[in-house]
Amino acid sequence: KGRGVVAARTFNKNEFVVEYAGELIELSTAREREGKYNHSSAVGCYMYYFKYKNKNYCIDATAETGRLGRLVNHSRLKPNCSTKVVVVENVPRLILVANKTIKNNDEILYDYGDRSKESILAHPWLAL
Ligand SMILES: C[S@@+](CC[C@H](N)C(=O)[O-])C[C@H]1O[C@@H](n2cnc3c(N)ncnc32)[C@H](O)[C@@H]1O
Repeated sequence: KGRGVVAARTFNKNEFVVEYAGELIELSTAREREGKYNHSSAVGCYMYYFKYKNKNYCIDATAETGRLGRLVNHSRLKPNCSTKVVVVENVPRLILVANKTIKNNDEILYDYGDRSKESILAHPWLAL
């Protein structure tokens, strides 16, 4: 999995955990960048796609910024966080919220939500 993020304290259900911080871009820009990034399993993917007010957006967190949200790994079967869109000064932002009690030292995990056959073939861990 490479790097990951571990809780340094307990989080209660529904508590804010971390922001998936990065650059907010439109879908067309995201598609262009995806082509350029050529994701290898060594580099990994830091693009998160979501919909807000019927429009598709992407947060591109590829840049090594030191923000922790971009380092949170995926779990489809046992996630302890869910994604939530919050709006700050009219700009949609993505946060991770605890979907159960998270104990100190638990790894923070959320479901990347990618169910496409092609993605799962290329990255079998998306099914786990
Ligand atoms: C958003 S980054 C997460 C941080 C990443 N582990 C790192 O070291 O920078 C997403 C990448 O982490 C890896 N990853 C995330 N969840 C994983 C999992 N459950 N099993 C294996 N690799 C995983 C994949 O390489 C994926 O493209």
